[in-house]
Amino acid sequence: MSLIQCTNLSKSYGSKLALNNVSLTLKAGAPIALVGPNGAGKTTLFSLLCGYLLPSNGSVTIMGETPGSRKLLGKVSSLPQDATLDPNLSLMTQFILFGTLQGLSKAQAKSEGERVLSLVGLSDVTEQKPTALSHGMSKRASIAQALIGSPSLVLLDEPTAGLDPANAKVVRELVKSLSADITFVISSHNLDELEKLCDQVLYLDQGELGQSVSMQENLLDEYITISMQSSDSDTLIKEVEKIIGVNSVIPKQDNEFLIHYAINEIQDIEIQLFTLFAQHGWKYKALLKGRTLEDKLFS
Ligand SMILES: Nc1ncnc2c1ncn2[C@@H]1O[C@H](COP(=O)(O)OP(=O)(O)OP(=O)(O)O)[C@@H](O)[C@H]1O
Repeated sequence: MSLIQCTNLSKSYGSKLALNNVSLTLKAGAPIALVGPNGAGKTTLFSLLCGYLLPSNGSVTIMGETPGSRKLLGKVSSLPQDATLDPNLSLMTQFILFGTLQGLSKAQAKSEGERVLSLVGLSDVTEQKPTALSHGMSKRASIAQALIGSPSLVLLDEPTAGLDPANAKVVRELVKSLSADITFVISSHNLDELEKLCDQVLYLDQGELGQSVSMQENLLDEYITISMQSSDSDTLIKEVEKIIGVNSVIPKQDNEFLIHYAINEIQDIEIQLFTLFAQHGWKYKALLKGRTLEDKLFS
């Protein structure tokens, strides 16, 4: 059975069509990214998946059930974009409340609260109120709340927005470490981050589902993206184009170059590139098989 099934799903707010005839089938597994410009309909789609909103047209099911149904209690959870915890109650008091709302006893809810707060590295502050936490800690606490009850599907809307790099990394690693048991759907504007975390990327624009990109396809791609620390751009382009089988070298931003090559003609393009870099004394920062997500979506 599919995890998420949307069939001709539409949602209007008055005359504003926020989601237009979206059909998709998603299976449980690696994290899935949802990207799109501001106002594309990402939050609306999440709200429909959580059962906070009802479709104007079409249908949506999660594990065969209607979102919001009692059968999904504890199986689906979400971190809304602007999630906040009650400032007047300690984390543990709130987590016990959330656990009991899911049907746990008070003792079970307490131990569940301890488990999820420990997962996000907040075991030391369980008795603190949210007002005593930094922004990064608050975000982690909200993610912990979404993990109560070991859900199968967790929707994260901008989970690292506003976080410093260290806290963002903690969140990414947490998602990675839990993704064997939980399918995460992550909405974010940070394409680099999604590239590191997700296998599949859904692109929404003006309420319509555009392309779906699989990061796994990178391995079969006839592209290599190189990011250079130091090099002479013009010479690099000329020299790489001389490699037999290279079709084109396109300069991108920040000393990045997209190389398109005939995969049947070159077995060892990486070795040839490294040899070239060594000959010219050029230093590279990264070499990525395939295209970056930004390139796949926007070129
Ligand atoms: N409650 C509402 N009433 C009226 N219009 C709304 C409402 N919520 C969203 N919209 C409109 O629906 C469209 C989709 O909004 P939505 O918040 O789903 O987009 P989004 O992709 O999440 O945007 P962002 O990346 O900025 O968070 C936008 O044009 C928005 O203005």
